[in-house]
Amino acid sequence: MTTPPSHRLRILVVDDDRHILRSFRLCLEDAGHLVSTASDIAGAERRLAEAVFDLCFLDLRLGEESTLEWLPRAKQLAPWLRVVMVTGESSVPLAVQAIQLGAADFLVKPCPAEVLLGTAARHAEASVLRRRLDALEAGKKDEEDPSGLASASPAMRRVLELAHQVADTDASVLILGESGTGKGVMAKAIHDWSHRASQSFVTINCPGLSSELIASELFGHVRGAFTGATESKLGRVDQADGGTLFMDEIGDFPMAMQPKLLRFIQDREYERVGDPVTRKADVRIVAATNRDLPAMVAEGNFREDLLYRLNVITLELPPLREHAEDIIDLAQRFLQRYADAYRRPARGFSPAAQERLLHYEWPGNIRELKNVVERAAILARGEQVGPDDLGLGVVVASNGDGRGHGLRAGDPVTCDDLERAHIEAVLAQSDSLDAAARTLGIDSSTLYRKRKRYGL
Ligand SMILES: Nc1ncnc2c1ncn2[C@@H]1O[C@H](COP(=O)(O)OP(=O)(O)OP(=O)(O)O)[C@@H](O)[C@H]1O
Repeated sequence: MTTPPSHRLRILVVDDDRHILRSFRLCLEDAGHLVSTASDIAGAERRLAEAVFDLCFLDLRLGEESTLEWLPRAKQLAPWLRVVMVTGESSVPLAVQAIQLGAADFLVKPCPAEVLLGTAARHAEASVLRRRLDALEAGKKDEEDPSGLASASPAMRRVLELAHQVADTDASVLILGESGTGKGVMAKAIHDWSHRASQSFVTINCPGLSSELIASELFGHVRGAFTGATESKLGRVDQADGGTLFMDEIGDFPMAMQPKLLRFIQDREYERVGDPVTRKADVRIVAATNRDLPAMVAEGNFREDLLYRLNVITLELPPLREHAEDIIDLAQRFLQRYADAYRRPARGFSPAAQERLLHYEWPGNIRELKNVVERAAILARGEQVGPDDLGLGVVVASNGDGRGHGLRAGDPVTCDDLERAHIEAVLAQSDSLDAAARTLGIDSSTLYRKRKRYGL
């Protein structure tokens, strides 16, 4: 039985019988799984401290000792671990009790290879689903197919070619570009083009996270590490083990945590918050920012050594106005998607609408184009989107740069339109995102979300 890479598990086998340990190991490793073994509880705890396991085959009896009492402790050390109790014929009622205590399954000895592998395969399926869910919760949003990155612009094509070249290495990649230029989409494409494609792609959004929070988000924490840590939790590096970690807005990564990140990138070593055990994770780092990192280094707000670790390869995404060749194609793709999703009749853009799309500056880049087209798909009454459906006509030079939407309280527009225009105007007048957030009376992570939502 062969195992697809995405269904490869890290398995811990705990048994006091050397022959069983050996036969389980051979059989599971043959199928492509990574196997560690332990012959007693102390050994099992050491293994659990060293690495993240997906599955544990646990003998119900180790010598005279029953492992039932240890089960809650194992779940506490690794709440994500699926434990399969392995038992002799006579102990089936105990195995049932084990299920009540949190075991995921049980096997009765002797375990023929097909039964063992079948059990592993079933739990691999569940574990892959779990990882996908975690990755989704970790902020993976409406994902783009990387083939959608195809471009008619020479500038964009050069970036794509370099991205293809580096994708299959483990080199760290730093993606630069204005907000909304597709840095997240590019990061996912690099993952999809790499040998890590069958493993997880995990995102961590750095803005608005304090040093304490980012340590726990990134590296995980153990129960009781701080007030409110009622359960041990895996960090993003654990979730991304074998795959890619995308660090969005790396320019906002807190200075106090930068030495720990540097160490992780250099040695792939880290500790969970509240736990002295040093762990390792095999993670490829892709980072992105719209900030000027060398300037931040010069101002003492970003470590130079970290910058050099991150920018082994730098990809610079051009703003949309510099690859205007792609505007109509992108708009057409978005229109098709949203018209289908909302069951609307629009199928294309009138010549006047195309003109307007081509002559707009797109300060919010592809994200703004996507939002504008989504709105147009909903508003257009016929098969063709007209210039007025784009909502770009309301743009007047309210703040001197032609970007403000010039809306006033009381205008016949939605609250969202007004909020978007207000945030855009405040951002244009503020020196930093933090200053803009203070003026708006919201915290920077809320501002970050709103900017994304409105394509600013
Ligand atoms: N080539 C593309 N094809 C289709 N959609 C795209 C493309 N590039 C970006 N998008 C869409 O535009 C939006 C913004 O993309 P993304 O989040 O990757 O930009 P970003 O540069 O990371 O922005 P920010 O700096 O604000 O995080 C997303 O909804 C994404 O799906």
